[in-house]
Amino acid sequence: MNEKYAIGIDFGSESGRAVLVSLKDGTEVADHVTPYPHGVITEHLPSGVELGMEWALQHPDDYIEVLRKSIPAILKTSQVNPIDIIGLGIDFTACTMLPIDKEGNPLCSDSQLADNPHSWVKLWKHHAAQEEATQLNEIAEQRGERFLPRYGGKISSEWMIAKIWQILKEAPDIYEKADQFVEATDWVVSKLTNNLKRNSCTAGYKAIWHKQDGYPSEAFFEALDPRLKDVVKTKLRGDVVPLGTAAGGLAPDIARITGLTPGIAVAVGNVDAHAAVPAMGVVSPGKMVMAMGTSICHMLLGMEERDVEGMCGVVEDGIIPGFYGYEAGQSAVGDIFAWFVDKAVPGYVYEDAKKANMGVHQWLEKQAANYKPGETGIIALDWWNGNRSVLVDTELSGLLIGATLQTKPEEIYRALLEATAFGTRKIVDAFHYNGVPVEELYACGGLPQKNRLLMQIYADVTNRTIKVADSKQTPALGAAMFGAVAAGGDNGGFDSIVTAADRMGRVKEEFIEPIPDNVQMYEKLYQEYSRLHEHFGRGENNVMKRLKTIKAHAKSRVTMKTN
Ligand SMILES: Nc1ncnc2c1ncn2[C@@H]1O[C@H](COP(=O)(O)OP(=O)(O)O)[C@@H](O)[C@H]1O
Ligand SMILES: O=C(CO)[C@@H](O)[C@@H](O)COP(=O)(O)O
Repeated sequence: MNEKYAIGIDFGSESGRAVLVSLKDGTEVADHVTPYPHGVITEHLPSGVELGMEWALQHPDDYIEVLRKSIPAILKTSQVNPIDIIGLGIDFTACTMLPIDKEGNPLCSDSQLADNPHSWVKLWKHHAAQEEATQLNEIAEQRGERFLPRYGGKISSEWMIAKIWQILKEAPDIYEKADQFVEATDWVVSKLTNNLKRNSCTAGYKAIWHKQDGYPSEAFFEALDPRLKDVVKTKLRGDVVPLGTAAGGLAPDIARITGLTPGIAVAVGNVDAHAAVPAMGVVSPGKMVMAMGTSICHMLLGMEERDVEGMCGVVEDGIIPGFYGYEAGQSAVGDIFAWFVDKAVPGYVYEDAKKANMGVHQWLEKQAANYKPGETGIIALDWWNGNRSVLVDTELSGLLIGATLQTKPEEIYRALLEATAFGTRKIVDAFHYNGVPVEELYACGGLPQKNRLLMQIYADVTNRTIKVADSKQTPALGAAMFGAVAAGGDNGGFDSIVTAADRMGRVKEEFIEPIPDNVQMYEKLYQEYSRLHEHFGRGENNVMKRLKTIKAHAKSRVTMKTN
C-alpha cells in the first residue's frame, strides 16, 4: 500500500492553517496559512453598521476561502497524489457560532438580514452577552442546576446559550428566522460533507450538553425566558456524536474547488485546543496541555469527574475517549503583549528594534531578559480581556502596579509576561489541589516558538517542567489525526485516537526546566499577585466594573450629542 496522508485544518482567530501529514509518523509534509480577508470584525460590519462594545464577529465566507486557498496550496507544495489522502479533520476556535437557515446558509448571507449584526458569526471572544451569562448563572444557581459545578460554577458569556439568548433579546426576528444555531466547526464540516453533525466536544464544553443528561431541561430554559423553552428541540436539534466519528464523505463541489478526492472521510468538528492534546502525544492524566497564542487554553485528562473552581468545563470523552477532559483558560495572553507593542510602546523602541534588525517583540524580550525576577518592581493583573479562569468574569480589566518615572517599556513587557504566567499558576493550582493532579506542562501554539523568556517564566512560576510541541501547527496535526480516525484502520487510517497519538504525536527533545532561584522569588511575587487577584477579582473592589459602566454612560452621552 502507498504511504497514506491526512489533512488537518486549524481555524484560528485571525487565519486558517492547513497541514498535510504522513500517517506513517506524523511528519508535516506541507502547510499553508490563509489570513481571513475580513479578520475579526469589532467596530463595524463591512456595510458600515456600527457594533456595540465587546462585540467580535467573523465573516463565514472567510472559512470557505481557507479551504479554497490552503488545500490546493498544500497539494501543490507536497506533490502528494490526492488518492493517497484518506481523511480530513478540522478544529476551530469555540464557541464561535452562527445562525443558519433551512438550507444551512448563514443568515448574514441574506441581503435582507446582513445589516443586522446578530445575523453574523459571533467569534469566541464576543463578550457582549455578559448580561445574559450573569442572569443565566443566577437562575441556574437558584434552581440548583446539576450542570453548574461541571463548569466550575459559572457559564461563560463566550458560550452558546448566552450568545443565543443575546440574539433572542436584542434581535428576536433573527432568532425567529434562524432554523438552527451551530458552532462554526460543525457548520464548516456541514459544507464539507453536506451533513450537519454536532460534535460532542463543542456541545459538551460550550452548550452545556452532557453525555448522560443531555442539555439542560425545558424548565430551565423556560425559567431563563419562556421563548427559549423549546430551544433544544428546535434550534439546537440534531444528534451529538463523539470525536473521531466520520461526519460523511467529502462533497463533490468541495472536492472540485480543492483538488481532493470526493468521498474521503471527514471527521466531525473539533476545538483547537482539544485537538492539540493527542497531537502532543498526551493520552493520560497529569499532563496539562497549554495551547498558547492570542489566548491560552489549558487541557487536562482525569480519571473522575471533580469540581474545580472556575474551570471552563469537564466533559466525559471530551478530549480523549475513556477520560474526563478538563478545560480552563485565559482569555488574553499574546493579545496583551500585542496590545502593548501596538498601542503603548514609544517610537524609540521601534527604531532601536529596526536598527538591531529585530521585531519589536524580540527586542523587548531581549531587554526584558536582562532583569531578574522581582527586579522591575512592577506587577500586573492579566485581565486585559477579562478573566476566564478561575474568576470567570469578562467585566474585569487590566492592572499595572508599581510603575515609577524610571520604569522602562521592557520592564512593563516583562511584567505582562509574568502576569500571564501567574494567571496560569492560578489554574494549575486550582486543578492540582482539587484532585486533578498536574505533574508537568506541555506547550503548543505560536508563543512557545516565539518567546523563550516567556516559557522560562512559565516554568519558574509554576515550578514545573515544560515540554514543547515539535510541530508547527499542533491543533491542525491533531485535526488530521482525527481525520485519519474517521477514515478508519481498514482504509489506512487508525481505529482510535490513542493509536494515532502513539504513532504521530510528539514533543521536542529539549525540555524547559524551572530554575530554583527564580522559583523562590516568583513564589513571593505570586503571593502579591494573589492578593491583587482576590481584591479586584472577588468583589472587594469593583472599580473595574464601575469604570466600564462609567465608560458606557459617557459613550452613550457622546453618541446622543453627535446625533
Ligand atoms: N515574540 C513574541 N512574543 C510574545 N508574543 C508574541 C510574539 N510574537 C507574536 N506574539 C503574539 O502571539 C499571538 C499569536 O499567536 P498564535 O499562536 O500565532 O495565534 P493564534 O492564537 O491566533 O492561534 C499574538 O497575540 C501576538 O501578539
Ligand atoms: O476557547 C477556546 C477553546 O475552548 C479557543 O478556541 C479560544 O480561546 C481561541 O483560541 P486561540 O487564541 O485562537 O488559540
